[in-house]
Amino acid sequence: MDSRLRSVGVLLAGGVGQRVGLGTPKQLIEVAGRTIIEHSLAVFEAAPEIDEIVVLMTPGYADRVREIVARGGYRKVSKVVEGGSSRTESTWRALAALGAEECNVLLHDAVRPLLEPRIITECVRALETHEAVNVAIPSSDTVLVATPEGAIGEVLDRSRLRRSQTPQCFRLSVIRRAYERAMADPGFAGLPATDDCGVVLRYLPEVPIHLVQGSERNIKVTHPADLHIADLLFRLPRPVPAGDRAALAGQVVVLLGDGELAREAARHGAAVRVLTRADGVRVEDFDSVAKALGDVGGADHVVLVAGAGHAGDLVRASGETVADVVGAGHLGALNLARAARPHLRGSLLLQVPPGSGALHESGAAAVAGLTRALAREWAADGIRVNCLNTGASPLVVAQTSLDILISDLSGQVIDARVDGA
Ligand SMILES: Nc1ccn([C@@H]2O[C@H](COP(=O)(O)OP(=O)(O)OP(=O)(O)O)[C@@H](O)[C@H]2O)c(=O)n1
Ligand SMILES: C[C@](O)(CO)[C@H](O)COP(=O)(O)O
Repeated sequence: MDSRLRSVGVLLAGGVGQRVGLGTPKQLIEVAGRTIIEHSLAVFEAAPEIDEIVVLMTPGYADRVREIVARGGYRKVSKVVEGGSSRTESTWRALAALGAEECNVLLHDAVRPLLEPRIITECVRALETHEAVNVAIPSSDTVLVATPEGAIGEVLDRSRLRRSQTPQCFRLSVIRRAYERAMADPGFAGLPATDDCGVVLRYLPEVPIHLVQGSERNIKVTHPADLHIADLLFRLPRPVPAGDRAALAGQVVVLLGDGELAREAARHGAAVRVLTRADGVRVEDFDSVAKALGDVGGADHVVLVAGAGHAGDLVRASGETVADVVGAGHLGALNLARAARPHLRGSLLLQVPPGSGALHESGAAAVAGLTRALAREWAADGIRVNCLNTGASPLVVAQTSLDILISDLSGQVIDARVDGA
């Protein structure tokens, strides 16, 4: 029998987003192609340590969340409950919705959409030996206490200061006991806690709260500028994990273009099919690509292999050069994506050739945008899409490509030169 305690992720999304000021709860604003709450939902849904998710949503918006849950197939969500008039009131309602059985509760601000899976793993592990766990990072600013007159009263010892994040995690019986005491305290409403650890610290001071290392990425979208910062953080390339390339053994890998990647994939046991101009396959011609992929049948991975690339002045480039560069790059990527989709089981990788100048840059930006949009559109079917800016040695590009194919990355624009992967 599994003696492990059940772990419930509680997404606190009951706020109105007054400081963002858009007249709609900020958790419903789209950032990097998804609502903020859906990013948070997806992290908890994908975390193997999480058994169940409960969402506390702003009154009047619960059905919007139910739609997001149904459309995205978030199977771990058991309840969408209306939140209260303050964060602590929403937590209190979540605790009421959780039933009698002991479990781990991970209370997370839904507006921290960049939570890393590593933090959930470490929190649940810490709950094996601690009844209360918080996530925090050191402060890089000096923090001071102001006087009521607006002068500096005290400069705090920065080496001891931490910035509190979420999830804040507890044994259900512990956080419930703390909240029962808080709700019975007539003074609580006049001096509310700004987080759940504050409630435990005040009402159960004997319970030590263990700290897990948070992350600078795990920002709380609070002010309008945070929407832009979150969007940029989502776009930062994630490192390509070095996986076990033996996982490619027996997988069908279709390459639009020959080279080192074909040899490396075959060396790791993939069933490689190379389609080239010599076979009459021209990426700028949709019909030729669709026919060739149809003849192959199903594919685990399809890769647009980058050609030589272009560097130079747009104005001086001939019409033929422009057509070649756009045809092999942007149009080729569009054609390949359209043609590959019905046959694809695993992932699409779009390599971008090295180069510089307006012609090259505009094509590379178009393929990057295509990658992000396709990754979102195809995610529901479990198909991943990534882009690799080449420019490193052919062997490094080939090996990085294989690592991307076997990873769980999607929507990533990876720069082989910067990542050194
Ligand atoms: N009554 C509330 C208030 C806040 N929250 C949630 O607690 C998290 C952190 O709160 P905050 O950033 O303050 O969100 P808002 O209250 O929406 O923001 P504001 O104070 O600007 O209105 C958010 O995910 C928010 O939805 C909640 O569940 N219930
Ligand atoms: C819980 C919290 O995110 C920890 O930093 C923070 O206290 C929430 O504050 P807010 O004013 O409700 O955003």
